[in-house]
Amino acid sequence: MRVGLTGGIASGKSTVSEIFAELGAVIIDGDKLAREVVERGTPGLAQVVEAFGPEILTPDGDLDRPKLGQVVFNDEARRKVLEGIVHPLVFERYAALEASAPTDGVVVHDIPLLAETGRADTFDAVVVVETPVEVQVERMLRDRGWTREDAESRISAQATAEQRRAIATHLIVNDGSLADLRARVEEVWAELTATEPAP
Ligand SMILES: CC(C)(COP(=O)(O)OP(=O)(O)OC[C@H]1O[C@@H](n2cnc3c(N)ncnc32)[C@H](O)[C@@H]1O)[C@@H](O)C(=O)NCCC(=O)NCCS
Ligand SMILES: Nc1ncnc2c1ncn2[C@@H]1O[C@H](COP(=O)(O)OP(=O)(O)OP(=O)(O)O)[C@@H](O)[C@H]1O
Repeated sequence: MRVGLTGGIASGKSTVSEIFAELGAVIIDGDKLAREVVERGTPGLAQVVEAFGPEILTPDGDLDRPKLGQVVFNDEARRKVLEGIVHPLVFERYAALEASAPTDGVVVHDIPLLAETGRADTFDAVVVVETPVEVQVERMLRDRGWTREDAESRISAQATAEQRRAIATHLIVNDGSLADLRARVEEVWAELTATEPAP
């Protein structure tokens, strides 16, 4: 079974993924793939440098992610250019990983931009994690050291809660404690893995 997992930035996707993994799912992490395809020495990084200039590199030759983030989350046209480079490379990696994933059991694809990229209907189920925007912002200020402006510009580059709900087969509202979240993830897991009733 292929499950798409999505939600806004800092909504709790990685936490939900970890719980699904404990319950027995195989996880494919979209953000991790998006980082791997632009690591130092990759053709992906060469394309990003061609589009954004060598000033987008650190002195060590790595992608300067905070700097590129400042550019693309304040300029939609440039964000589209970056996505045009990174997303096809990520989809290639997904396909390769999926080809080697087990054919039985549950594979959870953690895809931050699933609602934005329009691929939701390729999954057997879509789990959406939803958290109040103010909680997302507070987490970004706390965990990433960003300004409120940085946090809000990242959120405004993303789908709205309504757009995500429209693709959800299972909704996880993450507005309580971690124990509440775990209980809800376990409920969703039970629904995902329930055996079909006999015809
Ligand atoms: C601009 C970059 C270098 C900034 O890196 P940074 O380390 O600050 O962020 P990171 O990659 O860890 O992403 C954190 C979160 O930001 C959000 N985000 C990232 N890219 C995008 C985007 N293009 N549109 C909207 N939100 C995004 C997602 O919620 C993601 O989980 C990076 O986000 C990037 O390469 N983005 C383009 C690739 C992409 O779309 N990735 C999303 C998953 S496929
Ligand atoms: N219900 C909760 N109660 C308290 N803290 C929570 C809860 N859910 C998530 N968190 C915390 O919020 C932070 C963000 O969660 P997590 O990393 O799972 O989100 P994410 O959607 O994967 O984030 P990102 O988009 O940055 O990858 C983490 O520190 C996590 O421990």
